Amino acid sequence: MTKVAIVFHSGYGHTAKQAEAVRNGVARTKATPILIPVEEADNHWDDLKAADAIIFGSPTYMGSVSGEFKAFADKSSKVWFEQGWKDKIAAGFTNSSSLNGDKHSTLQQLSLLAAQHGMHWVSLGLMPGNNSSTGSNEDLNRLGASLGAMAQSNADQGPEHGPIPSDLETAAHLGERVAKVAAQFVAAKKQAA
Ligand SMILES: Cc1cc2nc3c(=O)[nH]c(=O)nc-3n(C[C@H](O)[C@H](O)[C@H](O)COP(=O)(O)O)c2cc1C
Repeated sequence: MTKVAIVFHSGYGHTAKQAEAVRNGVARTKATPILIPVEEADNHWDDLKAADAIIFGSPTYMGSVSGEFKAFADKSSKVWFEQGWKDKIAAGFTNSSSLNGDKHSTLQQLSLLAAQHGMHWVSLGLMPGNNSSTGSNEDLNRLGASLGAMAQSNADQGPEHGPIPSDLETAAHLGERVAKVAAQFVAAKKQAA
């Protein structure tokens, strides 16, 4: 059974909603998802070691991953010393209040974390939405990302209002895509062994 871990931080619940959508996307496949808030990561290092894929998620705070996510990334240096996540599949997602909000910087940081661990980064794999006269906010990938899944949540509203359904479906797409890639990778490794 392919295992996909989703390790994320969320200060106020919006990115947690995006993380749940990623999990729902993984669950559309035969893979087993496990959702890990960074605050609980210390209880889950074995789950992360056992995962075939790890999807990293953080809100964008000050044009960057949140401090809490960075603390988790720094703790993962123990795994890095042993290259314990080498050749796992990786991907990432972020949410912030501005449409742009410098979210790309966060996805770059997540992909660099994966690269430091020797992981294989999976892109979003969706054409940009909402970029033509017939486009709308209901389009998949309405924020036009390619490195990972982006979502936007209004600064003055709680997670019951955002991210909006198209951003959640974009997140689910990422989860499903990663689970499928991980399953292919696991099967190829078995065949080669
Ligand atoms: C400390 C802090 C810094 C923030 N910096 C940004 C930013 O750089 N860009 C942006 O678009 N939103 C920024 N925001 C807004 C959050 O990204 C937004 O409220 C997001 O939905 C929070 O997600 P969460 O509920 O999962 O914590 C910031 C919020 C906080 C608390």
